[in-house]
Amino acid sequence: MSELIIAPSILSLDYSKFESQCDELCASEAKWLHFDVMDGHFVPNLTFGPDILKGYKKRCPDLVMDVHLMVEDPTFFAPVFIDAGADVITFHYEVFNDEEKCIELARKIHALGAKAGISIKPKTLAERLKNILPEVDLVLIMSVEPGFGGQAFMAAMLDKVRVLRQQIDADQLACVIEIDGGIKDQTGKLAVDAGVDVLVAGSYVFKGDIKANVHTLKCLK
Ligand SMILES: O=C(CO)[C@@H](O)[C@H](O)COP(=O)(O)O
Ligand SMILES: [Co+2]
Repeated sequence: MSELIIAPSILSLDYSKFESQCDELCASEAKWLHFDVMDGHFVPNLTFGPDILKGYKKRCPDLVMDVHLMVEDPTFFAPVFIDAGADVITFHYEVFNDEEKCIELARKIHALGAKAGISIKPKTLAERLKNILPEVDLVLIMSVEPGFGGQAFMAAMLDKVRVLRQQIDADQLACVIEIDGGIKDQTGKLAVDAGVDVLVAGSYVFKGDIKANVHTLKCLK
């Protein structure tokens, strides 16, 4: 049984307490740091650029930098964030709506030395990813509409996790399943039972005792 990975989303970090919250994050059982990049076009919100990622890379050197690109032009931004220290670059299927173009970008990300992930929004069917899965290291199921932290978990997304788990196991693919949006203790348990490998959690982790909250999620498997 593989280890459950917890990826706290620093979208919900309290930036008036940056130092202490980073210290708590580094002292927790989190192995990944989830870095949400929003361009104000693909989603109606703006977040962090590559210089902020460089700062996190220095501040939290032991964490895997898991970059979630919610941008209209991931082909342009993927190399920018890889240069800044991204270990995993996940882009959205909906930007292209075309499997060949998704595969082309995944290969470009690999050629630049990073891992590649593909994400789908709640209205996109998991079946669209069938031929992309063998080309990526990670599939990210959005369990809220992308753009903001603190939204309610959409339980219907668990069916997508089950479909993908089945294909990944049957075809013995080296692709992990990550879920993002509304993850806390109860919803995290549902996701783990459905077959998720990586839990992203923003508001649940950062609104309270970071170390204890990460530990609670980590114990769900
Ligand atoms: O990508 C996104 C939002 O678009 C996420 O990574 C959020 O940051 C998750 O926040 P919570 O739902 O866990 O508060
Ligand atoms: Co995210």
